[in-house]
Amino acid sequence: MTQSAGNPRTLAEKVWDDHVVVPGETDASGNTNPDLIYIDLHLVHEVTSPQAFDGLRVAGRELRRPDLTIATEDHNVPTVDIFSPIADQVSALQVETLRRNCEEFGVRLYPMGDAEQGIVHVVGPQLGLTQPGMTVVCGDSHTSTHGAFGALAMGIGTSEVEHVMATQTLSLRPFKTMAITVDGELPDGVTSKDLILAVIAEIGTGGGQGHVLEYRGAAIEKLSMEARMTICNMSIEAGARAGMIAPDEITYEFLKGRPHAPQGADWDAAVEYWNSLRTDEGAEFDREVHINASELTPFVTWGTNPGQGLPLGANVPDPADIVDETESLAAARALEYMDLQPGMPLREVKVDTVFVGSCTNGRIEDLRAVADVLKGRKVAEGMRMLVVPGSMKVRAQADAEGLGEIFEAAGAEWRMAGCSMCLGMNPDQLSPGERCASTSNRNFEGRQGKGGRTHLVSPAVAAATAVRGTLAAPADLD
Ligand SMILES: CC(C)[C@H](C(=O)O)[C@@H](O)C(=O)O
Ligand code: SF4
Repeated sequence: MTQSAGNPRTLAEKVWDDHVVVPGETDASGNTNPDLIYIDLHLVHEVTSPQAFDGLRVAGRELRRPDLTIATEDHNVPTVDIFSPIADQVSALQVETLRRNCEEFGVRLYPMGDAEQGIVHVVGPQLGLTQPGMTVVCGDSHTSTHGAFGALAMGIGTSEVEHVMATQTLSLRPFKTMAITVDGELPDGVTSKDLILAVIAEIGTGGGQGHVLEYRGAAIEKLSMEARMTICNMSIEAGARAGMIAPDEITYEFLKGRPHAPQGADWDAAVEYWNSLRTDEGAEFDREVHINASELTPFVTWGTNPGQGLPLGANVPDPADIVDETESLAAARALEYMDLQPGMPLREVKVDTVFVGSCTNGRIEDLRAVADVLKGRKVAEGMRMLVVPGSMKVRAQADAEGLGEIFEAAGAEWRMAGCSMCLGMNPDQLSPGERCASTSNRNFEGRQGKGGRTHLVSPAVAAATAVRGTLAAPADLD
């Protein structure tokens, strides 16, 4: 990936080049060692940090840059009764351990009950910590979310977490680059969630492997930061190392005035640098994909990986019609787990639970989209609907806008911030056989609770589904 400055470079290459501390040397047999890359921001949560802190302790090391490290509690936290002790022993220990470690190593932590607490990928951007041109890491795959700001943001493993804690650097091999150009305009009622589900269905869950994806084109340039984050968030579900979008006025508008955003002359200098973070004319990507946004419709998944998705207007596919044998077998297995019959219209699939939330779609704009649909309506008889803000700040803003009242009046549960039903690490879980329309990012077997069945959808589709009781878009409601 490393190209000398002067040659046309992609956005990812520019950010990479600006962070090389020691370039990887090529040895006598032609093997190139990884580059040593500087890390600007390290985000931490309770699940993947305990062993890393232990490692530091055992080695007698301190945290190299506590000021560039920030922690929040998200995966194991309950979203009701947050001021009572956590009932689940494993979760309680996990959260308690994070608190002790942050205290010992001097890491800023946003614990449950704090006004800034929330899902790590919602908190970083909200505080203005995530900025264009940065390298951002976290022991969490959905770190790709931060790429929406033109940052190179990657999920890392626990041993790498320890390495970053100790040195503020990472040894990395350059990635390949892929451009996903989205031309045209998203039709009304079609959102960035539908777009990214369509992209993953197109390139497959392994399609992005080894690549940094750069989303560009007219449809991307129009999107809000929330919508861009949804797209970059799910890059990982296409197997990519990261997703990125070049920063522009929309990015600066979002960042300006946030607690950690540069101010005054520093802001002007930052914007000048950020403006250089665009892929140069003539820069080459290893792969290019083109999507026409105007042709998209609301998208839902029918299977057990995020690539098994179709337009809402389609029917459940017949594995017999899938030519690729591995894919056909995977589809048959998925349909069995999901308890779906080939040929059945997706709009007729009956849903028990609707989950709105997660680092994919738990931001203010997502909640506004849900409230737009729920206003003056009720969720279907017997339907359970959870609306979980991505952070306490999002919750406060939603309440200030009257959205919380709309959710509750419709019969939904309006919760505190956390990962919640995105994954079964806290009390918000599906029961075996329960079927959920979820705004999260993974529909793996058991992801939301053992035996639970997940359909990935946009916030608008989630809300319409809650009202109608079957998979639906707002346009399907009276
Ligand atoms: C628990 C964590 C390591 C995991 C991840 O890396 O993504 C989680 O956030 C997820 O979404 O599955
Ligand atoms: S909300 Fe879901 S995807 Fe995001 S960090 Fe939490 S568990 Fe992972």
